[in-house]
Amino acid sequence: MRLDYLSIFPGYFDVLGISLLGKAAVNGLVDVYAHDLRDWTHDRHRTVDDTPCGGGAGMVMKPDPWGEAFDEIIGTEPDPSVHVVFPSPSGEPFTQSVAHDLSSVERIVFCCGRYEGIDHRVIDYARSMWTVHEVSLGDYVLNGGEVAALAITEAVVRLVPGFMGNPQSLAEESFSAGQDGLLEYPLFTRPVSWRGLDVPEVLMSGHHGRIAKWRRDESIRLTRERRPDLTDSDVSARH
Ligand SMILES: OB(O)c1ccc2cc[nH]c2c1
Repeated sequence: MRLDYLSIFPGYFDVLGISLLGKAAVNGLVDVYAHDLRDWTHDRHRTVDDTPCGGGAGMVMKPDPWGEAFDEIIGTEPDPSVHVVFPSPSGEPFTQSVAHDLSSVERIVFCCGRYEGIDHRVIDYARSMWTVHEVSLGDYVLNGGEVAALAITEAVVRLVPGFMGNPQSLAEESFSAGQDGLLEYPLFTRPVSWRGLDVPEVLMSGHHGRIAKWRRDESIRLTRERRPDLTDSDVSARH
């Protein structure tokens, strides 16, 4: 998997050389390339923004640098196998399902906006050429797309076959298919008693059936309490 990042702050992506993502890069599972969008400007100030057409506060990212960067980094021919991700507060929700879908693609290009955002024609052009995902991490606004791109990267790369030492752990996580999309049950380890707080007895019983039921019940309870939006009537009935 090749990952490209287009940003006016490419240094954000130095962190991808650390920990598991660094290991994946070393193992050849992922190749990471960060690009400074200003390298595709031609004026002395390396300008990437301008005032919004129609007025309004702030500045908008000009389309020209993006188009020239696309030409050089991706190419000038349409290729739906290239996935271009625009993190955006107005994007579709980024979910574990989207992460799973992206974990099987060969190439992802992250376009990290700043200021008030990117001229919309850049997104429209990208849609005419590649497979585009405008995605939001949640109902809050960051100062740019870089942190979102890092979060999406981690969510996606950890699902790439061969990345995780023990792929079984993925099956039991929140939102995983193995959990029916429910939240993960509470986790415990030794010591059995800690500051007057004990591990639930059932988990020390060695009775696998009872343990499995306790974990399922806890997942259902937590999901109903914290994320009723994840439990539809059918799921509730089944649970
Ligand atoms: O919250 B976000 O994911 C996000 C993404 C891109 C831009 C560009 C300017 N502000 C942004 C915020």
